[in-house]
Amino acid sequence: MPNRIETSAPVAALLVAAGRGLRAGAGQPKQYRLIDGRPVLAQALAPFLAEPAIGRVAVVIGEGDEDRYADAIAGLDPARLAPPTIGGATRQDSVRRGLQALARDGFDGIVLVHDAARPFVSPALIDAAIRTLDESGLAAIPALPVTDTIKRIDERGHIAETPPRDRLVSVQTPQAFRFGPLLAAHEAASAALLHGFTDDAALMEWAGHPVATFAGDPANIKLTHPEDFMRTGAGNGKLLVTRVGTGYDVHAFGPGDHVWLGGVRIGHDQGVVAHSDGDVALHALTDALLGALAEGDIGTHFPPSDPQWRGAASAQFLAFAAERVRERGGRIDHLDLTIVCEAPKIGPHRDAIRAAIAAAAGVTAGKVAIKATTSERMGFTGRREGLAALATATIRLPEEE
Ligand SMILES: Nc1ccn([C@@H]2O[C@H](COP(=O)(O)OP(=O)(O)OP(=O)(O)O)[C@@H](O)[C@H]2O)c(=O)n1
Ligand SMILES: C[C@](O)(CO)[C@H](O)COP(=O)(O)O
Repeated sequence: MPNRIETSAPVAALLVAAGRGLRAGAGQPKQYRLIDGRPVLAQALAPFLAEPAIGRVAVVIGEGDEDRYADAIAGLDPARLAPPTIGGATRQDSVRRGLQALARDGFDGIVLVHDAARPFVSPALIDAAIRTLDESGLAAIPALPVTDTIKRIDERGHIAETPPRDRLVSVQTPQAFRFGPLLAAHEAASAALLHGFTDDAALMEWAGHPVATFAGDPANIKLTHPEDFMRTGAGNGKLLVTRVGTGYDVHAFGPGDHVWLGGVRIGHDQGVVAHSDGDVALHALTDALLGALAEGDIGTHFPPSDPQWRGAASAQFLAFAAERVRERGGRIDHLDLTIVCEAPKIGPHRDAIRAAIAAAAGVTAGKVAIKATTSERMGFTGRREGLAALATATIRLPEEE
C-alpha cells in the first residue's frame, strides 16, 4: 500500500464521458453499458472518488445523457462529485469545456484527465500519475512500450516508413497536468481552430511544454470496439451469468489399430465403432457446451444420418460449440473431462489431449482438466467392450431477458 500522497497543490480529476461510442455499437454510449452489473462510468469514477488526495471529481457528459448519468452514479459517494458539464463534438472540445467549468469554480492545481471508457484504471496508476506530475513538472502521462511493429502508411495504404520501435510507446489516461498551462493550451488550440488532438498531452506538446511519462498498465484498456467488451466478459453490456452443462458419450470397441481421444490419435489393439472418428472425449465435451447453451446435443447439429460426418474429425464439433458460446457473447471458464476405460492408458497422452482440446475450444490449457479412470473391471468398460467419457463445461453467458 503506497503512502498517502502529499502534493504541492490541490488535485482534481476530470472524466470525459460525452462520447457516443459509435465504434463499440450496441445502441447506447459505451460508458453507460454494464460490466459485471455496474456501469462502465461508475467503475471508472470509483477509484478517483476513493483517492484522498483528489479533492474534486468532475464529469463531462453528453447533451441529453442527464438521466443516464444520474442512474450511473447512483450509489457512488456524491460528496466530491461536481455537477456534470455538457461536452462538445470531439473529445478535445469536451475536455476544454470541463476545464473551463473547473476554472469557473476557481480551481487551480493539478488536474488528472481520464477517459470514462477506461473502467479498469487502478488506484496505483492514479497514484503514479499524481506523484510523477508533482515531481516532474507540467505534464505526466502513462505509457506502454509497443509490442507490434508500427508503420506509417501513405494514402494508398502502402508502407511509407517503419519508425524504430525502441522509442515508440502507446499512451493511456489518466494524464496529469498543471491546470493553468493545460487550460491555456486548450484555449489557444481552439482559438487557432485546431480540433484534431487525440489526447491532452499532444496539446501540451503543441504548446511547447515537456511531457514526462510513467509506466502505464496493460489492464487499463480503453473500451473502443465490440471485441473490447467481449474480452471483459461484458456480452452486449448485460450481466454474465454462469451456466454449467454436462456431456456423456460411449463407443464400442471394434476392429482397428487406434482410437481418437481428445483429438489425439492413440495406438491401440482395437478401434471404435462410430460414424465419425468416434472420439468420446470430444463428443462429451461438445455435448457439455451445448448443454450449457441449451442448444440441443451433438446429434442435433451433426446428425449421424448425414454422410458428410462419416469419419469426421470431432475437433470441429467441439470448435463449433465453443464458437456458439462466443457468438452469444459468452466465454468458456472451464472444461472438465473424465475418460473411462481399462485401456489404452491415458497418462502418457494427457498433455497432448489437454493441448488439443484447448486448441479446438479456443481456450488456454489452464482451462482444461483431463482425468482418467478404469471401472475396476466392472461393466462394459471393465470388460473392455468399449470406452466412455463424461464432461462438464462451465461457461458465462449474457443474462436472458
Ligand atoms: N465528443 C466526445 C468524444 C469522446 N469523449 C470521451 O472521450 C473518451 C475517449 O473517446 P472514445 O473512445 O473515442 O469514445 P467515443 O467518442 O464515445 O467513441 P466513438 O469514437 O467510437 O464514437 C470517452 O470516455 C468518451 O466518452 C467525450 O467526452 N466527448
Ligand atoms: C486519450 C487516449 O485515450 C490516449 O490513448 C486516446 O487518444 C483517445 O482516443 P479516442 O479516439 O478519442 O478514443
